Amino acid sequence: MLQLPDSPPRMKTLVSVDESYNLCRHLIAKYSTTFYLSTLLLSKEKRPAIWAIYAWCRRTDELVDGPASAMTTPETLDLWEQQLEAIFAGQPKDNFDVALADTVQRFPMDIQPFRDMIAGQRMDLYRSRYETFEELYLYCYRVAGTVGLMSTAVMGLDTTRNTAPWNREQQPYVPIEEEIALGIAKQLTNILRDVGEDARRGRIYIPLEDLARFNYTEQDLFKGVIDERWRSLMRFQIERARQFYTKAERGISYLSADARWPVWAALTHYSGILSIIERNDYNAFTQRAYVPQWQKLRSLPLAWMRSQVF
Ligand SMILES: CC(C)=CCC/C(C)=C/CC/C(C)=C/CC/C(C)=C/[C@@H]1[C@@H](COP(=O)(O)OP(=O)(O)O)[C@]1(C)CC/C=C(\C)CC/C=C(\C)CCC=C(C)C
Ligand SMILES: Nc1ncnc2c1ncn2[C@@H]1O[C@H](COP(=O)(O)OP(=O)(O)OP(=O)(O)O)[C@@H](O)[C@H]1O
Ligand SMILES: [Mn+2]
Repeated sequence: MLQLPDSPPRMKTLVSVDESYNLCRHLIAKYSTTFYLSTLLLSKEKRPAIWAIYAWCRRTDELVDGPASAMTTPETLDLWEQQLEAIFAGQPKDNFDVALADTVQRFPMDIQPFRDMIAGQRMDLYRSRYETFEELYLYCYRVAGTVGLMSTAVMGLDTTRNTAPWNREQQPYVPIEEEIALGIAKQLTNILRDVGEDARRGRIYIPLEDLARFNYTEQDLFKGVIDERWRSLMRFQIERARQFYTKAERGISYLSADARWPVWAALTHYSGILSIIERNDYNAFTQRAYVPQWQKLRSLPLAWMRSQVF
């Protein structure tokens, strides 16, 4: 089980920075083959920093989703936020935080996306329905769009691509919307993939306005009814997720050259999940859509080509 915050905080000896990065590496390798594979394509300097960010995000999510989540209260998240402030102040409180404290020194970044992610996890404590896409979008921004902002601080931008040679005074284009779009796309994909699992926990992330639009009820969803109403609803959701992937694609060429391949690889893997859902005839209730490892590996050269061309 993941190491979560101690209470009350006490003085203790922490592991070295290298050991801490190693803990983060093991965590990402265990929890997400997709992300881990993508990070292996990054340069040696940037890779461990992404592991540190991943570890913090995963542990934040685990507070509300993990095995000990029944014990999580709003106060737990308040403490977690204080622990976050300490990381940014260079005073990590636990063995995983040591790496992130080092990362935020090496790659200066804004604390706000981290705070926003905690706010997103707070929503999971008290909400299990979203009326409109606008409401869902806010949740997706907080738990996933923020990851784009955090990661780009590490991956860096291509300043030569960003400014015209005849106008060096011009501010470089920062693809903030595209960074966020990739997180949104990935989160919308997660929601569609996990629809059955979430329903079993009494949760519905698909906006209720969309259910109504296709005449599909909450009861249908809890029963796992697959019919033309459900298929149309899913086609609509998949199309929306794809629009966010398309938006994200347009931003990748603004990233520093060595970060484009990993991001293309990650994007290709996640968007592949949508095609698997289609291939499963939209049965997201009893079949888990996943991209097999061989298919992920096979798509790497294509991702590389895209990173050179676009
Ligand atoms: C210009 C441009 C396109 C730049 C690229 C920006 C970029 C790298 C964006 C990455 C966006 C991204 C992949 C976001 C991840 C979103 C995610 C997985 C959110 C999950 C939330 C909760 O969902 P849920 O509870 O439904 O999920 P589980 O069933 O529990 O899995 C999260 C779990 C929140 C925590 C997020 C993470 C653990 C992922 C963190 C990932 C990284 C730091 C790696 C990003 C790096 C690369 C190389 C893609
Ligand atoms: N070969 C397989 N056979 C059965 N189930 C699998 C297989 N590969 C993956 N899975 C299931 O699909 C889930 C997602 O695995 P996958 O490697 O596609 O994505 P991930 O990157 O680990 O997860 P995420 O997309 O949530 O970050 C795994 O947790 C596992 O339960
Ligand atoms: Mn989760």
